[in-house]
Amino acid sequence: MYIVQIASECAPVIKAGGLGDVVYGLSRELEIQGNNVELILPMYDCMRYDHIWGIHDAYRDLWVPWYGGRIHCSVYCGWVHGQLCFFIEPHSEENFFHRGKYYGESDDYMRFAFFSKAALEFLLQSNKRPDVIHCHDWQTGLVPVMLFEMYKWHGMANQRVCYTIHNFKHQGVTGADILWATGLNNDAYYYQYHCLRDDHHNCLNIMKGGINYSNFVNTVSPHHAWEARFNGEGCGLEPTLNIHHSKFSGILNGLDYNFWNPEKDAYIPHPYSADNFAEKAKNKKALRERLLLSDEDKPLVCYIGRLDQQKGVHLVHHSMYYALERGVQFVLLGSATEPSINAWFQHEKEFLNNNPNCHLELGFNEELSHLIYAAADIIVVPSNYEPCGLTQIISLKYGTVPVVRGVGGLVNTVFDWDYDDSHTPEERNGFMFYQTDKYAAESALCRALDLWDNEPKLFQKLAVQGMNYDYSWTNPVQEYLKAYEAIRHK
Ligand SMILES: Nc1ncnc2c1ncn2[C@@H]1O[C@H](COP(=O)(O)OP(=O)(O)O[C@H]2O[C@H](CO)[C@@H](O)[C@H](O)[C@H]2O)[C@@H](O)[C@H]1O
Repeated sequence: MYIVQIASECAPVIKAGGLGDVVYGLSRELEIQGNNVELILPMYDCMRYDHIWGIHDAYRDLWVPWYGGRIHCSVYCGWVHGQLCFFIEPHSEENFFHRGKYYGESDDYMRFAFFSKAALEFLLQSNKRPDVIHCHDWQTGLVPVMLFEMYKWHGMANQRVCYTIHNFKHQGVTGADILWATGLNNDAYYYQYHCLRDDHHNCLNIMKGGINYSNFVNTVSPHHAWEARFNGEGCGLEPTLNIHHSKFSGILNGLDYNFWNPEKDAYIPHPYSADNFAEKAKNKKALRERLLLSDEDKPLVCYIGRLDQQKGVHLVHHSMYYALERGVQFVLLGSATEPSINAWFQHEKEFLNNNPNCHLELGFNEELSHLIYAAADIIVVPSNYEPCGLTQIISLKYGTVPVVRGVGGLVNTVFDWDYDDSHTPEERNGFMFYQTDKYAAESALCRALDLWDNEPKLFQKLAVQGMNYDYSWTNPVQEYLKAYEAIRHK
């Protein structure tokens, strides 16, 4: 099958979070299983050019209609760790992708509306006719809208769209400008509920358009698909999901075990596997040296992820102080886009600066994240909501025991050591709590640390059980292929 993914991220060249990991990992596995996969991405100034091989001109003069005129674009092509990618670079005053960051600009809706339009225009003009176009999140939600309202009439009638929602919180709620810019124009038409009109405000909702127009829609775990429809996690899109329930499902994310694998991870000094688990401790020593932490016989707890309300920052903060109170070490790697959260953690960083048991690294650092996954004994993932969650899946692979809140994909991947009676003791792999208060998080972390203190052999057994889980892309890709096949013949 010929599949084109249109996305705003692809790891490791463009990665702000888990979306990048998924776009790359899914594409690779689809190719390995015999499909032809191409990616279309924005050409950001700040992406990791060192991860692109053989970049060259692919399409020199792509003219993209925009408002009444056209914007001239160049399209480059290169390989990101074996995966063929096309990068679109617009040449206009707006400098859409020359902002030094991927997101968080006041004109984000316009930037990604333009990207969606340019991606379709590139497919049209270069005569690419994929069986399936796979789009992700609000940034590319206009692709199916434009495909079925405009491009279908210009020779793209046979293309079908799979739309994956990684985060319902950000939907792209905006005004009519995107219609005038993209040439959809007819605002009276698109302001109808079955098109783009938001269910709660007099606005357009790009994600809602993505759901309405796509042939297949999914979120990234079965439990979150249920939560989105029935438990308030659809962030206002519940009515739309209910109307379209027959084309909506949850497919659990996989992990690219070529990239995330302690046996051959280039970013960790001491490779290890379940069979030589003792080597993991050397990475802990290496991390302690790097971060100037004291090297004593005590557990190391970590948090890796965006510092955001979604991730339960107050519980991350509490876990850190609880760990320090118990005399264990805590390492945090995270970045915040919200200024108040950023200021809060900057303050904590300064306050804890000379503490030999704690290190806060504020910023995005792919290489360091690998070393922390390899070094830590425990990771905390106390999310308020979590469509899938990759940090617990990565941690399991690295023998780092997850302590998680029982929401979204965390419920589908972590099974409590003490209480999960739907799994045998040999199948359990972490600790779980449910409430959002600090005592709940503390009690689960306490159970994990008690096991480390009192039953070190059992703690190691639990960590190794986690390593033996298979959360690779092999199974999820079969589910995507089934979905692609089903829509392809419609
Ligand atoms: N400061 C930092 N430095 C280095 N690496 C960092 C980092 N902060 C985060 N990362 C990395 O980014 C990824 C984050 O994965 P998450 O599952 O937490 O994704 P996120 O919430 O962004 O995305 C959304 O999409 C994904 C993918 O579908 C869903 O799993 C998730 O639930 C949903 O919220 C991991 O690879 C992690 O190691």
